[in-house]
Amino acid sequence: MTSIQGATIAITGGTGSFGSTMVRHLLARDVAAIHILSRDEAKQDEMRKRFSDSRLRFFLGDVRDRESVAQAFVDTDFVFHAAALKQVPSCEFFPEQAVKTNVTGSHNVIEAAAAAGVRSVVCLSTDKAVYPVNAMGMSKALMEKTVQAFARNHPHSKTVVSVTRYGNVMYSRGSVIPLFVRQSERGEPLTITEPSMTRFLMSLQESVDLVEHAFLHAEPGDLFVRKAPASTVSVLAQAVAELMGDASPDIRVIGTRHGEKLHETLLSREEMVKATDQGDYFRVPLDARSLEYELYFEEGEREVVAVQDYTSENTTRLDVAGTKEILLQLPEMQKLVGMALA
Ligand SMILES: O=c1ccn([C@@H]2O[C@H](COP(=O)(O)OP(=O)(O)O[C@H]3O[C@H](CO)[C@@H](O)[C@H](O)[C@H]3O)[C@@H](O)[C@H]2O)c(=O)[nH]1
Repeated sequence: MTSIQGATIAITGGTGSFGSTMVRHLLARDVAAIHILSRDEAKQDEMRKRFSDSRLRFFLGDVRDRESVAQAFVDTDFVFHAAALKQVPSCEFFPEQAVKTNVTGSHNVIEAAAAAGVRSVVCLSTDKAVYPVNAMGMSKALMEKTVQAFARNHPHSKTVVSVTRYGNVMYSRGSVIPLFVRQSERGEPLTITEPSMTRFLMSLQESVDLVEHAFLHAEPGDLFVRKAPASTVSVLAQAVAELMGDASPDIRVIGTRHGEKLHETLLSREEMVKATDQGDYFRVPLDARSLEYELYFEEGEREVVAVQDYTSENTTRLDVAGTKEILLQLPEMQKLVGMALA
């Protein structure tokens, strides 16, 4: 087990919502220093003022630029790699940009961390990387492969690199929950893509807990997933509307967007076969088989047929009451509901 106390941690993409939540969490745990690597000086300045803590150090740079990554990793014990292009539509239009940031950038992060003697690197991935249908998911799938290849090719490295995968973070910037809230506040119809579409629901704090769990327990090339409930978008819309004081909202069905799946998968059944259950988490160890292909065909993997993918369709499904309950755990929702009651 690894300890975070007294450690120096670098966070790539550290000014985002994951970064801010992680920074708050780490500062409360007596870390020695936090290095924030990001591209946007204005966001860094805003964050510097907001936290006003001398343990925070800011590094301007880009994961595409290996030298800037190396600078941020000097004297660093751990790295949380959150920098990414993560919007599905923009990656659809500019897939080569997704490759540069999510694939080459991740490779730079891993190589720079290994060169700097970092002890552990956790790379953040997404459910959209499983059976990917869009460029964002495909580039994240390649990031995962980059992690696994590093672990396989460098069995004696001091640097443990692992992956966490999670689904939709509730209330994240640009996502559907704040959209439903805004529509409800303006008295507009709630726009639903496809009523039966399901998504995993996870809070930002839970994503931080998952990353911490990974870095405390990871062996090289491990993949960690947090178990999460899911709801359909129509249940989600109804739950948000009810919390906003509207029991029968107007709904407009707008149809599925480009690159969207009906259901998301957190673990494929091949991964489920190898997964160990760690309570709130699944851990999938690296497939350390060498490239002796005949072994695959002779041994086979018979259990695979009996096991199912872990999806937003077959996980714990929340109804409206259950969805309201988890929404009410979000500080943003608590504030809104408090205002609605006042
Ligand atoms: O007006 C809208 C917009 C979206 N949706 C639906 O709401 C769900 C969630 O949509 P959204 O919040 O936009 O999230 P996703 O498109 O699922 O992708 C998010 O979740 C991913 C993790 O799975 C992140 O990697 C992405 O950055 C993030 O945009 C989906 O089923 C959408 O079809 C609607 O019903 N109405």
